[in-house]
Amino acid sequence: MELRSHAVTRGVERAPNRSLFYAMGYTEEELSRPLIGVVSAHSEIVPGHIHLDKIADAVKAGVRMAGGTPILIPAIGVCDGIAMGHIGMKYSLASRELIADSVETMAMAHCLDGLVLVPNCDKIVPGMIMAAARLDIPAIVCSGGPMLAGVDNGEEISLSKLFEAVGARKVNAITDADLKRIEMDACPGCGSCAGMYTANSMNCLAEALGIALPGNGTIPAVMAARIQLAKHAGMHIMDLIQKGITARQIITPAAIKNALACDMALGCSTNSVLHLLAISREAGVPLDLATIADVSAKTPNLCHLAPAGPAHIQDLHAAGGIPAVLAELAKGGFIDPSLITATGKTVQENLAGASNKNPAVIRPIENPYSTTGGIAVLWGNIAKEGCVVKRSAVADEMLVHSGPARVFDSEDEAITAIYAGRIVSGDVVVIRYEGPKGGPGMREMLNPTSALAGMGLDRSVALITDGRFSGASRGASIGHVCPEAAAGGEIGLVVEGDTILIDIPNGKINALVSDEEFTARRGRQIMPAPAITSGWLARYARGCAGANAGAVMK
Ligand SMILES: CC(C)(O)[C@@H](O)C(=O)O
Ligand SMILES: [Mg+2]
Repeated sequence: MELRSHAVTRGVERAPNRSLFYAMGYTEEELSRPLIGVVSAHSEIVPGHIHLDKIADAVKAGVRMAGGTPILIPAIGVCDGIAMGHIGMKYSLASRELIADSVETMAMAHCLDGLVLVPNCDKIVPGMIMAAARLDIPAIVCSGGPMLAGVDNGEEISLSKLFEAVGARKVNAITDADLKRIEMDACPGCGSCAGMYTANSMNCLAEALGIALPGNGTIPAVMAARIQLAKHAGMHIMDLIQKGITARQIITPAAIKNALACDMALGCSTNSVLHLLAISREAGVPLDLATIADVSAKTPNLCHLAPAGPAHIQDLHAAGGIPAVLAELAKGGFIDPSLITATGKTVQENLAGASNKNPAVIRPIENPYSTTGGIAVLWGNIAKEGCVVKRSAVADEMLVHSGPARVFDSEDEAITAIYAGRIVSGDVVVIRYEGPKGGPGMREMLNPTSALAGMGLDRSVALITDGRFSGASRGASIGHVCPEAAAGGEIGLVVEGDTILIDIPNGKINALVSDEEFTARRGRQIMPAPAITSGWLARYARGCAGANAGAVMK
């Protein structure tokens, strides 16, 4: 069988190349087998990655069992929780591009035959899948798995509860001792933070896309089943190479639609919109916000996991995991079960035996939380190219809301005002110049949304931004406003006191401002200088295609 790696291992001319493998202890037998890159984001700065060395070792064991030669390759990864609330978060989304580019570089430079990608947290999962789609070689994602929920006073909690506790402390609703107790309880060990936040959203959607094996999204990081999953991933990559099944034969337009339907059913992080747009772009699959809105309008929402409800990923796993969710969607005709996946089998074949074991965690398709999906897309005169909201985490009374704009040119200004008690019931907080170009880096506004929730304002205050939100954000938090203020978007022309009208069920968001008034304001507008003007992030900002395109580098 002709292999990519023969370009570095076969022929007289490649004696030097082979010699460098021998220098590392590889044998001739190992060089005669398919070379499999095991791309591990193991590090000691991300709780979701602290154990990935064990996962990667298990993947390598599986590759060897199936007759391949595994080769460990490193990838970087940002911990969004540690980066949150300061300049660090400006680097998070942009790091996704670095990850995709570095995986591409390593796979192409060494002519690897296939990849098993070992991510876990927010930007590393999409970055690695983007690389697989771009390279179009056999690839499987095997994530590190979700963290268990913590237990605080008998209640299952996770990171969103702690971020909201900060807001509660600021208004003296809890004591320093309460906050310290929650701080020590919220994150009990390794894995991606335990709610349906961005990491778990993307790990579940990797499974729905078919690029990861069943169980990838929900088997807890600490379970032996995660090690077994990793070994099977190492074995299955050899099968995909044998059958010539490459990433784009899995990441097809129909598979993207399956992932979108699962996204809407699960109530995933709004970051999934950015990442599915970016993955689609790399796979050559056309996708836009209008298509996402169409899928949302007709796909029921079946899960309310933290922060939208009390259940965590371990509860989703116990209820049957993504196979159970996909089986419910298949019953209603909301997914295409005929598609090939990383198991080498179809979705339908993978779903054999899948069942919904807990209708309180996964609503049956006949009794959804809503007939529309967890993420809604809105358009209007301050978001002419769209914006998104995690509708499944918005209180009913906030689905339609109007109120006075409270305008801030950065997250930092807004959080200062919120903590100082200057935001009151009915207000619409508008945070701009936090987009991909303007921030730069499109920060997640978890601190402002958690402060509002912790202060009990999430049922009466809305927040709009050209930045984005964490998967742990809840409330009427409307993000990804396009065009962003720094690109001339009307969100940059909103002034204090403008009336903002939000209508999530009808997909509308407008300021009661005439076109003429906007034009007059544009003539007077003074845009703030971007906070970072040199280095990687400045380059990313200059080359970013904007949130509407998935915030990818052009
Ligand atoms: C810190 C979190 C929870 O990872 C957040 O960044 C997210 O996007 O979900
Ligand atoms: Mg995040």
